[in-house]
This record gives sequence, structure tokens and C-alpha cells, in this order.
Amino acid sequence: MPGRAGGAGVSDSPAPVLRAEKLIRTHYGESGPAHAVRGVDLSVRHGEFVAVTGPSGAGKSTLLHLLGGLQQPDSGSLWLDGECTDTWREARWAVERRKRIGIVFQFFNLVSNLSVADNVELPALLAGASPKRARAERDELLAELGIAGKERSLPGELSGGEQQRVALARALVNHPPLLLADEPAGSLDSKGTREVMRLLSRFHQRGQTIVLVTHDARLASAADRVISFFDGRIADDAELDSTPSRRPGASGVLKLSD
Ligand SMILES: Nc1ncnc2c1ncn2[C@@H]1O[C@H](COP(=O)(O)OP(=O)(O)OP(=O)(O)O)[C@@H](O)[C@H]1O
Repeated sequence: MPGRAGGAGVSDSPAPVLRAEKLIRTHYGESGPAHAVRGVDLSVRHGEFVAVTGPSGAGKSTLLHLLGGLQQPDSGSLWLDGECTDTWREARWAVERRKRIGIVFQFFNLVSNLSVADNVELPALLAGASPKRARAERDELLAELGIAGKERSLPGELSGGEQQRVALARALVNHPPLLLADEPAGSLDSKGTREVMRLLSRFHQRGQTIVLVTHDARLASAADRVISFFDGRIADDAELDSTPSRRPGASGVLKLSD
């Protein structure tokens, strides 16, 4: 169970969980072409927590969408666990995403007329889990995320922070090796932001591989590797020092314990 078991630390598994080579994606909008991703090489090992940070319009979300197969590159290649995805079309991506990639977004993207319980169980059922198993997974995650007791609520009855926890439960219910998070705290207040970042850190400490997109350098400091993205390219790629002075709670970085 890569997501919720195992110890902290980066695995020495031979194939990276994710590898991208020369990814390029241009959007064609009203105002002409936007060269959102202009040739990205990237490798993410099992157990890494990578933050992609950079200014608005740098191309971070486009990159994340490419990594999750939500958009296709104009050129370049992507491997998941050593398997090349170049020939995958939308239907195949949908199936593979269910098993391999959990995604959380800024605005949660929960199904508004389904209960919390159904939102979390749905991906498990679609992936072939029995109703009993889906329920058990849901119960475990909701308890772990501190929202047990909200099963019957509709998403609109929850706070933003609670909705993002439900989205996290939904993303992790199938134990995907990779979690992609696109500005997961972008619509939350400071308390909700701390909650979500604390939960991401906790899952990471248990072995979950995470790629987090954020324009907030403070949030990026919770990761152990920070990629600075600028004008569609990786401008810098740095492992963060794991000494206490650089970890969350130290001055200048996000304080998760408040
Ligand atoms: N669907 C689209 N159609 C046209 N242009 C797009 C589309 N999506 C993104 N773009 C453009 O591509 C560029 C990169 O956008 P992207 O959303 O990937 O950046 P970002 O770094 O995530 O920005 P933000 O932090 O503001 O979300 C921008 O110039 C944006 O306007």
C-alpha cells in the first residue's frame, strides 16, 4: 500500500514513479498561442514530495495536467512506473488514473449532489472494489482525515477545509502510487491551508509520492524538493535541506503545528 503504509524516505526502486522527457504543450486561445510548457524533463522517485512553484501563468497547472493525463502533450514522452504512456488515449488514461494517480484541485471538484460517503466510495467502486471494501476504505480514510461523522453530508454543507479533506480521501481511496495536487490550499483560509498541508506531509511521511503545484513558496517549503517553474521551463530544481532549520515550523517556512 504505497500511500498509507511504509516508512518515510525515498525508495531505491529502479523505475521512477514518474518520468517526463521533453514535454511541450502550447495552448491556442483568443490572444494567440501560449507556450505553457516548453520542454520539460522531470523524474520523480517513489516517496518524494516535490513542489512545483512559480509565478502565475508560468505553466505549472498545465504541467500537472500533462503529468496526470488530463491534457496531452504536443510532443515529448511520459512514463508511469516505467511504462510509457505515449499511446494512451483518454479512455485508457481514465482507467489508469483511477489506479495510479490521485488528483486534488483548488476547488475540490466534488460531485455536489452526492454525499461525502458516495464521493469517496465512487472511485473505489469504479475501480472494481466490492461495496463492502469501498465502505471500509472510506471509513478508514475519513477517520484518518478527521471527518468521520460527515458521511451523510453533502459537500456544500462542509467548510472548504473539510471539502478538501473529502477530496483527499477520494484521491487516495484506491491507494495510487502518485498524488498530484494543484493549488490544494488555493481557496482555503490560513487554518484550512495548514490543515491540508499537514495532511499532505503526514501522507508523505508514510511513503506517499506527491507532486504539489503552488504559487506560494511557503507551502512549497513543506516538500523535500522544490522545482521553480518559469515561463514554461524548469528554472531550478533543488532538494531542500532536511535539517530542522529548513523544515516546516522553522522561521520563514510554513508552520504546520499551529
Ligand atoms: N485552456 C487554455 N487556453 C488558452 N490558454 C491557456 C489555457 N490554459 C492555460 N493557458 C495559458 O497558458 C499559460 C500557462 O497557464 P497555467 O494555468 O498552466 O499557468 P500557472 O502557472 O498554473 O498559472 P496560475 O498559477 O495562475 O494558475 C498562461 O499563459 C495561460 O493563460
